[in-house]
Amino acid sequence: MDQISVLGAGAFGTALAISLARSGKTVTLWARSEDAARSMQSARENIGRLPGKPFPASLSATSDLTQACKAPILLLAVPMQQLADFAALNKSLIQYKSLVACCKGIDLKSDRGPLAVLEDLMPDARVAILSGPSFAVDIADGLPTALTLAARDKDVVDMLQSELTTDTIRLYSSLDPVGVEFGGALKNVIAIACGLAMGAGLGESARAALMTRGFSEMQRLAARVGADPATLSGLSGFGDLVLTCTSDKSRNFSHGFKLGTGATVDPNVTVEGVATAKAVMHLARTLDLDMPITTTITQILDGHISISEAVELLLSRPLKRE
Ligand SMILES: NC(=O)C1=CN([C@@H]2O[C@H](COP(=O)(O)OP(=O)(O)OC[C@H]3O[C@@H](n4cnc5c(N)ncnc54)[C@H](OP(=O)(O)O)[C@@H]3O)[C@@H](O)[C@H]2O)C=CC1
Ligand SMILES: O=C(CO)COP(=O)(O)O
Repeated sequence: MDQISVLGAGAFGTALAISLARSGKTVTLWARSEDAARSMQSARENIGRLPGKPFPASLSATSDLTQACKAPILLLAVPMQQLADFAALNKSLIQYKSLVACCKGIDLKSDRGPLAVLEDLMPDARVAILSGPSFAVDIADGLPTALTLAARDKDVVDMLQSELTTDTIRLYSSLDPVGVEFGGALKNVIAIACGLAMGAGLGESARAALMTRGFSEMQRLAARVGADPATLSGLSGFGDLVLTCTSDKSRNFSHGFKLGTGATVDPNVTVEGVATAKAVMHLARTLDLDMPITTTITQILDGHISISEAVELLLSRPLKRE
């Protein structure tokens, strides 16, 4: 299968399309905006979302979804909170294809991860999730990256692993999509927490504490929704947590950092952790789970408490075993 389409022409979708095309696939990148698709076709780059990363010859951009959906493998790279509506609206075009969700987050309306959202809508579709530590610019630059590709079905994951591995993206397979989708979603909330801490000058020791205790929250929640906690120690979990919590290339980290310094944030930037933190709070309440870091971050994001009040709250919790 040499044809792949990427639906959603943001930074990540564009980077994946470039890497796949560079590795010999014929790739179609679909943008919802006709102007954006036309501009990409003529400039041979995505000036709006991933500037300076040239398109290989076998990559074409279009705003014609019917044409894009002719490929047997479709990568869905729209932001998490758009995924359910996008898939529902275009179900007839995508339901018999191999679908790979490439977004990271929990849907606010259903409290479900990307793979579960697709499965709920299309129970018979072949669905998988791609997640792990990878900045779009690194992928587009051809720097080496390792990601996890997960599906419930072994044949589906084996086929997609071989089709989507590129010269520079090494894919590990997993049969625990719930662990993979929750690992990718939850790390963004902890990255906002780390950004807040660094922006507010709380120091690197505080960041390490947030990463470690945040990881513990991630594992607890993932286990309760049916994931194997060991999956969270992999690329889509620990791996992505390390990347996102320690790099100012991360939009989630930078969002927290800006709030920590008191700067204003750009509402047009995709910061998946903000909505995901709210969805995690619904889940934590439903499952009666203690998630102190996520709770505190949600209260800060909602403007209910200040960062110094958050520090006081976290430090004054009853002492416990690690
Ligand atoms: N950037 C990165 O380094 C990485 C991102 N990801 C994940 O990939 C997902 C997408 O992020 P990213 O590409 O960075 O986001 P961007 O902010 O770069 O782009 C979002 C894209 O989604 C499009 N879009 C938004 N809503 C819809 C919709 N309803 N239908 C169709 N297209 C839509 C936007 O179109 P328009 O331009 O018309 O607004 C835009 O092209 C996120 O879940 C993110 O966590 C994962 C790994 C790395
Ligand atoms: O998921 C990512 C890296 O793996 C990208 O992180 P941001 O969305 O925070 O930029």
